[in-house]
Amino acid sequence: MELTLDRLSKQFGEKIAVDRVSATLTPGVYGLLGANGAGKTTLMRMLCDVLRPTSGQIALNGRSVRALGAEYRSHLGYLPQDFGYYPEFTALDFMGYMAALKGIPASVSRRRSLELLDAVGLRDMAKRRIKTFSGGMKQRLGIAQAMLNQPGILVLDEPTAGLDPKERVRFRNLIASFAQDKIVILSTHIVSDVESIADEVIVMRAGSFIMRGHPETIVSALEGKVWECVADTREAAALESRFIVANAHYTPDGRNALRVIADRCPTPSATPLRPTLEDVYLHVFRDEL
Ligand SMILES: Nc1ncnc2c1ncn2[C@@H]1O[C@H](COP(=O)(O)OP(=O)(O)OP(=O)(O)O)[C@@H](O)[C@H]1O
Repeated sequence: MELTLDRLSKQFGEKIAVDRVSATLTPGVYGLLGANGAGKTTLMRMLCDVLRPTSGQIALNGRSVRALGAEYRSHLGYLPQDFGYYPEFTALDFMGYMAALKGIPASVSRRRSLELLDAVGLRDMAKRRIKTFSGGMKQRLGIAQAMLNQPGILVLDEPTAGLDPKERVRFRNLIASFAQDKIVILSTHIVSDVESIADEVIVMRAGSFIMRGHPETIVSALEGKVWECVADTREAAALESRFIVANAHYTPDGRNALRVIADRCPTPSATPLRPTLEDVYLHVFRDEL
């Protein structure tokens, strides 16, 4: 399976939300990163055929998705950012309803719904009304419904928003087990989620892809540029004014330990640290922060 984006653009009035992005996506997990307004949701909505591009094309195995129409949509699973739940429905009713909308035969819909509710840890809540669910539980239900039609292309807009650390681990494992032979595209603001889930990271800024690659490759570009500096309050303030400080905490003896991103050793006593994707993100978006 191959999904090709060819100079895909979307303009809203004067605003260019997605600006001539091109890519060839093969099975794997793609993590879309970018600040608010970078164009992630707009791109995902075009990928899911709910928003028509202003120009450019999306093709599945060389055939335009416009021409494929319903056939293309049958390969898709989508969790939109603002998913509408029906509060009075139970989780199982909701899954059944979504299955019917997707044209899944009633004979398989209940079994598959229960399997998916199990996979997202909601099996015991199957008969509870959605209005009693926490944000994280609703999010898990949203992920489950996106998988109902066993999609070959799964598009998840901020799937980890509202999940607690345990739910995040479950989600990561779920995606890992699901992703074989499938194209999974997910966006998130939680950089560490992308680092642990994605085979490829795509960083978006102002509608364009500004960076792409395996998380380790992207992170290795910052090797030798992340430091720990232990400083008193005045030194810490000076470091913060000159460099990007990714993190700060107090040491047991009351000093400041700063995680500093700097091209050269920022203080004589600084010790090198291993970079993370979050450091890369802060480095790329340093002007906007
Ligand atoms: N329907 C619309 N009409 C006008 N402008 C829009 C519309 N949808 C999106 N935009 C604009 O396009 C740009 C990209 O928005 P988009 O929602 O795709 O960004 P995003 O990266 O998903 O942001 P977030 O992380 O906040 O969801 C923003 O400037 C936004 O205001």
